[in-house]
Amino acid sequence: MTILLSDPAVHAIRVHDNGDPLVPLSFAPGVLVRSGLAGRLVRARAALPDAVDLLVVEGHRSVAGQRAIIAEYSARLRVLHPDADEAELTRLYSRFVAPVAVAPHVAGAAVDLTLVDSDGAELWLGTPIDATPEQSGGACFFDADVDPTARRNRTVLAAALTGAGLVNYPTEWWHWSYGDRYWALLSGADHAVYGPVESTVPA
Ligand SMILES: C[C@@H](N)C(=O)N[C@H](C)C(=O)O
Repeated sequence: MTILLSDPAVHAIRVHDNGDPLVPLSFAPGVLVRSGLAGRLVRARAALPDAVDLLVVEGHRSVAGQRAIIAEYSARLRVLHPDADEAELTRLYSRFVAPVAVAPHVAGAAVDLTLVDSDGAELWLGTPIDATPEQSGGACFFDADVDPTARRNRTVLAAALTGAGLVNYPTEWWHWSYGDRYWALLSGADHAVYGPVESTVPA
């Protein structure tokens, strides 16, 4: 069963922030992540097959950025589910965007990424990055029934990233994290090592 980021079990995980700084990701201009995640992504990249690389499209996100995505997606969900109460809306939006308090991107602990070939062309993974459950008919879920090419590429992506210690958010094949509360819950770590952090680099 998929554990959503809105699940109380995620919020219950303690955070002992180890103070790793936000650093620029060497192979992704403009992307900041915690240094411990950056090192793991370098390892994951080295584990990929020849002529395949990672394309990281987002790392650290501000609280304001997280709130903006929640507001925009919640507005769309309210139209689709006019009878949903706030708890149900939070459950629904957390299939696509994390509640601020537990948001892995706000902790600098998550990346949204895909695979590219040696020319930099994106490989097919079944949906565009950031396709919502509604837009993709559920194909955004990592375990969705996608075509063989997308399945093969998802398997390649997962092997490299899990091998480097990251965990996937099962509703989004492109979202991977290390050190945040969701990572701690799935990996069995005693606590998260990354909590919310503000970037000192101007946006
Ligand atoms: C909005 C999407 N790109 C995303 O980042 N989702 C995850 C679950 C998040 O908000 O942490």
